[in-house]
Amino acid sequence: NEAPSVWKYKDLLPVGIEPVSIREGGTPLYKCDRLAKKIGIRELYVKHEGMNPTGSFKDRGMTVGVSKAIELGMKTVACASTGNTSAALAIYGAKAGIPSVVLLPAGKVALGKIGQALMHGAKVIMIKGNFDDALLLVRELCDQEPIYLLNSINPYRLEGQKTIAFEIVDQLGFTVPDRVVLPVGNAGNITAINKGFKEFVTLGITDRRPKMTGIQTAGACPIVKAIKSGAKDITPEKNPETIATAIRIGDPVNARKALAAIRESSGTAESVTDDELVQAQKDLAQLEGIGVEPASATSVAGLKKLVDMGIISKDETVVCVTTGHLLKDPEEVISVCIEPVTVEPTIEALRKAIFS
Ligand SMILES: Cc1ncc(COP(=O)(O)O)c(/C=C/C(=O)C(=O)O)c1O
Repeated sequence: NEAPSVWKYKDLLPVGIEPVSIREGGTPLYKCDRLAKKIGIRELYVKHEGMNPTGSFKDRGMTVGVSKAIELGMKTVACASTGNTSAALAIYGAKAGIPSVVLLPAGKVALGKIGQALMHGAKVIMIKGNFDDALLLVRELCDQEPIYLLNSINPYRLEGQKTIAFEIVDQLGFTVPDRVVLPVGNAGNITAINKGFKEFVTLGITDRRPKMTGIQTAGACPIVKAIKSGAKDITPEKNPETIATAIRIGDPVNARKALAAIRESSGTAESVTDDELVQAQKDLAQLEGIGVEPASATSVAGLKKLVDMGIISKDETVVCVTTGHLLKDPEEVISVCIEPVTVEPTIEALRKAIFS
């Protein structure tokens, strides 16, 4: 009865060599009764992917993707990123001993993520544009050069991320939740998790799949608009804008796969405002001790909104996936929390600050 981790499921992963691994996966599935009570549902779990070695769920895709790069004899790996993918690629590249190149949207990446990419030795290039511009460029670069592209258009990334579903089933005692709610940016993760639940049904391990529910921010929600309008494909947004810079994406590369995942699982999609996601970030931290970066909190904010709208029943068992650690974006935290008090170094000043 091995503890959950990505490579516990190696028989379901397409890698034939000893993987490049830094003990990714096996993240906690917290039962959140206080938060469930505030939201008004019976049973809520939070799968905290911020507890991965690099602080986000990207580790799962990168351990498989970088292992595959080595297996294929690739010499260099690259990605465009809103930050977490670049942090994970730098770290797994360092572990694998191969150089990495990362393209980031200038001025729109959380400090923690830039720090990781830099310190772990990636070649960090800031693009004067947004993530979508950077993704187009890195795809052109990898078409022209013998460089292995590791954005989530690379299916090996999704293979690793599908293990989130396997672990949820494992951790719930081989039962399946009614619904999984998660943030959606480039739309790889919702696609991957849906695939994992489908594979367990195909293998006869489980007999049903959860409703996949994707949450975006009001300023960057092409998937939500397509789901609500019944459109076959998304209409790319030119100027996505949100405090949740991880999902500030206007033209998600996995859009069609994500629309299929939501529709075939009888799921849905909803958007939340930045204020709503900041409130959820505070609720997670202060009611449950779970520290997440802004994009991650959209899952809980979206759950609350869908319950309030009567779209999600109070009797559902729900898993919210929180995708990145609070420490990734300290600037946002300082900007949305009250100022710390600064006092003279005397007991009188201290008592006044605490008890007045
Ligand atoms: C914290 C956090 N939460 C949610 C998402 C959305 O996942 P996808 O819908 O699979 O894209 C991201 C995505 C980040 C990048 O796309 C990148 O790092 O380049 C994230 O960092």
